[in-house]
Amino acid sequence: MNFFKKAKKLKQKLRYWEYLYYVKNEPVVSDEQYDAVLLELQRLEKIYPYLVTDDSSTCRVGGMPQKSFKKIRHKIPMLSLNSVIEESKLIFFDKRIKKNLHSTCDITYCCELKIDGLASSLLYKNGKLVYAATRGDGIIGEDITKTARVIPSIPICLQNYNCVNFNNTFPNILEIRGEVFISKESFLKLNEIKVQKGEKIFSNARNAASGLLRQLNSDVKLTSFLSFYCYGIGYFSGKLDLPDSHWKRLQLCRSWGFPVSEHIFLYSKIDQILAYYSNMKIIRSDLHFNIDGVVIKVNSCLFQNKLGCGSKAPNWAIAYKFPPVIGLTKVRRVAFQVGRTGIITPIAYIDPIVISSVVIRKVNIHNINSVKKLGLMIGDTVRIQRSGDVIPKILDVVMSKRTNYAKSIEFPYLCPECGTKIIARYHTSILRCNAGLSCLAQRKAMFRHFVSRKAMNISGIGSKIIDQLVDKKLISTLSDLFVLKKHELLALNRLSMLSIERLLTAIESSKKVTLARFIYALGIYNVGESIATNLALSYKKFENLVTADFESLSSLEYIGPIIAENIYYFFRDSDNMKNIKKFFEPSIGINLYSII
Ligand SMILES: NC(=O)c1ccc[n+]([C@@H]2O[C@H](COP(=O)([O-])OP(=O)(O)OC[C@H]3O[C@@H](n4cnc5c(N)ncnc54)[C@H](O)[C@@H]3O)[C@@H](O)[C@H]2O)c1
Ligand SMILES: [Zn+2]
Repeated sequence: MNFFKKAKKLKQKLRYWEYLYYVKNEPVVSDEQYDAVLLELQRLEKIYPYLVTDDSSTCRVGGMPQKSFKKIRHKIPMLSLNSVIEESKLIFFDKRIKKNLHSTCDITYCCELKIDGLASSLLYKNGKLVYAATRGDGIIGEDITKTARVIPSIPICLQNYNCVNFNNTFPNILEIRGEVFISKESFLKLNEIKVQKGEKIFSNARNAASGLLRQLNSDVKLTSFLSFYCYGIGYFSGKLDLPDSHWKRLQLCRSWGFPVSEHIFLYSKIDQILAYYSNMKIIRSDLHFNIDGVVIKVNSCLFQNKLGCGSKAPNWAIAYKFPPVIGLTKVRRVAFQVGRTGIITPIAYIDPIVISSVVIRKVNIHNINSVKKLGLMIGDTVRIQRSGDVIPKILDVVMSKRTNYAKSIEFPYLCPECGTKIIARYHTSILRCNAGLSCLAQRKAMFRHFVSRKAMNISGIGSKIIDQLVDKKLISTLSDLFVLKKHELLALNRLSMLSIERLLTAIESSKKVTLARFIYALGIYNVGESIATNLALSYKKFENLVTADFESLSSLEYIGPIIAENIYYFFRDSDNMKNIKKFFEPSIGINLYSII
C-alpha cells in the first residue's frame, strides 16, 4: 500500500474511534491502541509532511459536538494536550521549551494533576454564570449550561474569598476552564442506581462523567454526582489585569469560589518534576477521583504567549501520563465460547480483581495461538491490564508463581454447544464449529447480535429471553422476531405482561433504523460497526449495497478482498435474500430512514 493510502486509512480509523469515544461515549479500543495508531500516523506524517491534512487527528482536537445539542463557539480555542509516557520525552520537552525561549536558565513549571474527566468551559458575565460548554472539536462545543448549573461545585455567582487585591471586582467576561469528573465513590453509587433500574452500567468513571454531563434532559439527582476542578482561565476582558503567572491565576480562581486541586506545585528542576510525578503515582489510589497523569505547564503567562499553540495543543504544556494499571490474579478455568460465526474463543475465568474501579471476572484470550504464546496453564498467576476503559487483557504468566498443580488447557475437538466435530485450523489458530445456524449457540449469538445496542437496539430482550425463544423454536430466522405474538411470549418463563408489552413496543420501534445499523445488524462475517457505517455512506441505499458487484465492493478503501467477498456472497445466498425480503414486506416494514 502506498503511504498516501496508508495515511488515509489511519486517519479514517482514528476518526471513527474518536466518534465512538467522544460522541457515542462507547470506545471500542483501549487508549493505548488509539495512541499507538495515532503515533503511527504521526511518524508517517513526519517523514512525509505532504500527508499532513487539516482533518488528520494529529492536527485536530477530537470530539466533534453532537448534533442534538445547541452549539457554543469558544471565544478562544479549547485545545487538547500533547502527552508523553516516557521520562526521556519529558526531559526533551523541558529542553525544547528552553531552546524556544532562548533561555539557559531553569524555567518554572506549574505541575498539576491530570484529572480524568471532561474539559468544560464556564462563561461568567459580571460574576454570573451565563453558559457552559464542552470542549467539542475545540472551536465549537456543546451547550451544557442546564446541567452545569446543577453541579454542586460550579459556582453560579463568583465569590470573593480572601481577595484583597481585587476589591469585589470581577472581570466583565471571564471564561473558566476545568474538568468535570465523577468521584470514585459517586461512580460506584451511580452504577448501583443503574443496576437497580435495570440499565446498562457505565464502564468507567470518565464515561460516566461524559454520560451525565451530556444528558439532553438532565436528571438533577444524577447530575449532582458530578464535580468540577478548575485548571485555568481561558478568555477574560474588563478593567481588571489578571496576575502574570498561571499559578497566581489559579489562586485567584480559588478565591472566586472555584475548586482548585491542592496538589499543585511550582518546580523548576526536572528532578523535582520527576519526583512529583512519582509521588502522584503513589497517592493516586488514595485520591477520591481518578487521574491519568500529571500536567506540566510553563508558569509565566508571558512565556506561554511567546511559545504559542499548535492546532491541537499548546506548546507550553504537556501531559505526563501514567502507564496503564496492571493487576495480578489467578486463572481458575478456561471455557470455550461459540460465537456468532462459529468461531470458538477461549475465555479465562479468573479470581475477581478490581482494576480502575471495575471488577474483572473473565478475560477473552481470542484464539488458541494466544493461549500457546502466553504458555498459559490453569492455576497460573497472570498479569492483567485494563487499559482505560475497554477490554481487559492477559499480559503474561508470572512463571515464578507457577505451582506443581498447574494443569494444561485442553483444546476441544467437539463444539461445546452442539457436539459437531470442530474444524481445527491449528495453522491459523482458529477453532470453528461449522454447523452454522443448526448450532444453537450460533443461532442464539446471531439474535443477540441483531438486537444489541449498536445494531437494532431492541431493549428488554436479553440473552435469557433469546435462549428460550430459540430453544422453543419461536424464532429461527431474524425476521421471526418481528412477528412474535403476545401469547407466544407469555409462554416464556419470568416475563410479566408489562415486560411483554414493553418488549413488543421496543421491537416495533426498532423497525425505524439507520441503514448503517441495519447492515451491521445483519451480522455479515467481519462487517463490524465501522465497515457497516462506511458501506452505508458509500452505497446510500440498501438496494445499492445488495446489488453491488464484486469489483465495486473490492474497490472500497476500507475493506480488503476477503470482506468484499463475504459481503458479495452474503447477498447472493438465496436463504439470506429470502429472509431479507421479509423485513421489507408490509407485515414487517423495516424503515431505513437515514444513512447513518
Ligand atoms: N479509546 C479510544 O477509542 C480513544 C479515542 C479517542 C481518544 N482517546 C484517548 O483520549 C486521548 C485524547 O483525548 P484528549 O484530547 O481529551 O486529551 P487528553 O485527555 O490526553 O488531554 C487533554 C485533556 O486533559 C484534561 N485535563 C485534565 N486535567 C488537566 C489540567 N490540570 N490541565 C489541563 N488539562 C487537563 C483536559 O480535559 C484536556 O482537554 C488520547 O490520547 C487517547 O488516549 C481514546
Ligand atoms: Zn456448534
